[in-house]
Amino acid sequence: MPKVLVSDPIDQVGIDILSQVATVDVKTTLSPEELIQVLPEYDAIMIRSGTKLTKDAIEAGKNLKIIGRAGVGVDNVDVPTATRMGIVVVNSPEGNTIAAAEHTLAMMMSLSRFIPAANASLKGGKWDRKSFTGVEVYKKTLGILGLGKIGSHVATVAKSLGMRILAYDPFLTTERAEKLGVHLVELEILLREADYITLHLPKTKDTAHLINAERIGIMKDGVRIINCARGGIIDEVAVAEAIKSGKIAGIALDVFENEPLEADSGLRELGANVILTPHLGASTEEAQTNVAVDVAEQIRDVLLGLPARSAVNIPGLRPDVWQKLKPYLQLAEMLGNLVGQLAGGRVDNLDVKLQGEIANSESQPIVVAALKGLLSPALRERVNFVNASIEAKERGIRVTETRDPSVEDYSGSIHLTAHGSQGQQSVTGALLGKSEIRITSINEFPINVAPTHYMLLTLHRDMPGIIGRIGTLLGNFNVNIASMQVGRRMVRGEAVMVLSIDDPLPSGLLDEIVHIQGVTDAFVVKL
Ligand SMILES: NC(=O)c1ccc[n+]([C@@H]2O[C@H](COP(=O)([O-])OP(=O)(O)OC[C@H]3O[C@@H](n4cnc5c(N)ncnc54)[C@H](O)[C@@H]3O)[C@@H](O)[C@H]2O)c1
Ligand SMILES: O=C(O)CC[C@@H](O)C(=O)O
Repeated sequence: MPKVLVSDPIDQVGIDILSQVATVDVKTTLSPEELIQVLPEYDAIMIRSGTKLTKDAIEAGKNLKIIGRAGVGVDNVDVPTATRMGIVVVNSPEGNTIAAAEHTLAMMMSLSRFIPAANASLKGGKWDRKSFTGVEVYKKTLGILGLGKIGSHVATVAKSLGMRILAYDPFLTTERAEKLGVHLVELEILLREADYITLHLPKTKDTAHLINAERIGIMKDGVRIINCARGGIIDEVAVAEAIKSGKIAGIALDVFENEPLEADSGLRELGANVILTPHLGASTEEAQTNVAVDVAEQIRDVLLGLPARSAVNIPGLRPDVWQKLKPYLQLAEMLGNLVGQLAGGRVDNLDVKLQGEIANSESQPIVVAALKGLLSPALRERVNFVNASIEAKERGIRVTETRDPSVEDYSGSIHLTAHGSQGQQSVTGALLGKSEIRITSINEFPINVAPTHYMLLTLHRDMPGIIGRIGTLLGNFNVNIASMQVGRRMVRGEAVMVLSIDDPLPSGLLDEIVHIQGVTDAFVVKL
């Protein structure tokens, strides 16, 4: 029998499912060192947010076939290491949507009526009614940052409470928002107009400290803020200051930059208008049953040799098809991610062109992989090989597919064009040998670059001095350049430069690069 380790508290129903096909050990108090010691024994591990599956832990799991995250976020799993080792990582993208939305609404009401503090006061022996005069949410404006699954449910319920709803989500179409009865607006408008602001977006490089001192400054005096998404989207120091100054009337946090929240965190010292819960968004009986069933069934299936339905890193294809298509799926996903980041906002159309030898292959998995990559800057681990097409459809992204077997530059290549709110961007990629991925054009400028973690791309005029100026700027900010390539169609015409850089770009530097004379645009891409 295969062996499964359950290292966080999981609903019994999940353990019962696993026990149909495996010996299940429930060990929920392992230290990181103990985890590394026991992992080689196991074929699968099932976790919640408590267990950290680092590179070292995953590499220790020599027999692991699958990692199951009973929940959505896989921030606690080193997914690239798992992928490299051929370990499937699965999650439950929707099992706790309602739970997290209802926790958000409970937080909004508790903030408005001081319920936690009034309860503590009464239990402490007082009968104090004066200190707890609240406010109504009726006819107030709720600003939702991130109108995905949870944000949409919050919007639907809040509308029925008589609230006016504004949302900011640069990846969503106006039609989708209108269907929900929500006004899609720019971030600044939402910050200026909202009485309540609630966050429902993933933590990414763009959303880290999205709520900072500067943006709090734009908000209404007396705004109330709720974060049941991810710690670190809010700058905790800045909100604590704004609570003390009275700029923010209340804040409710379920998630924190460091979890568990430090015992001496300043947040714990704040008054009745600050409500803190220990990451309870998903903690309902129903959600825990949903995610346990969802993930345990997938672990069972994979242990039985069947595909997983909600894999974050590997699609549910027959093993022989997967082996054949794997390098092209990785190529398509990387290109989707790249073109999505270049598009930099809402994408309305994605053209997928299969060229050369893959023009005759089964195209559907390649298109899905491209969509997964395209949506991953916005949806992160919520998008997988199973839901990518549905997510794209719900977001109003139209996909067109063409094939051209006559293209012979490489044995097989994929060309993607994204048309969106900020214009059109295109990328091409191919395989070198059997599996080495190369980016072979950007906006039709020919290049030949291996994708790396951090890249800086510029569109500029091909004239002396520009590349030097960019290099000097990067040097001044201690950003190390690993490689550089320039692509152009004619001498002294338009050109593209791709720099692989070892470090993320310090904030503000991209702006300086865009302002160099002759540079028309610049992008930082994280792959
Ligand atoms: N507290 C909890 O226990 C708990 C439980 C479940 C989910 N979550 C978290 O809640 C958040 C939302 O989950 P979901 O299921 O609704 O996800 P989702 O993927 O359905 O929606 C996220 C939305 O955020 C939008 N988005 C991405 N980047 C953005 C940006 N820079 N600005 C504005 N919008 C942006 C996306 O377009 C998407 O519509 C996630 O961070 C998730 O990890 C927390
Ligand atoms: O309770 C948990 O496991 C965390 C839930 C939530 O943050 C998730 O990402 O699904």
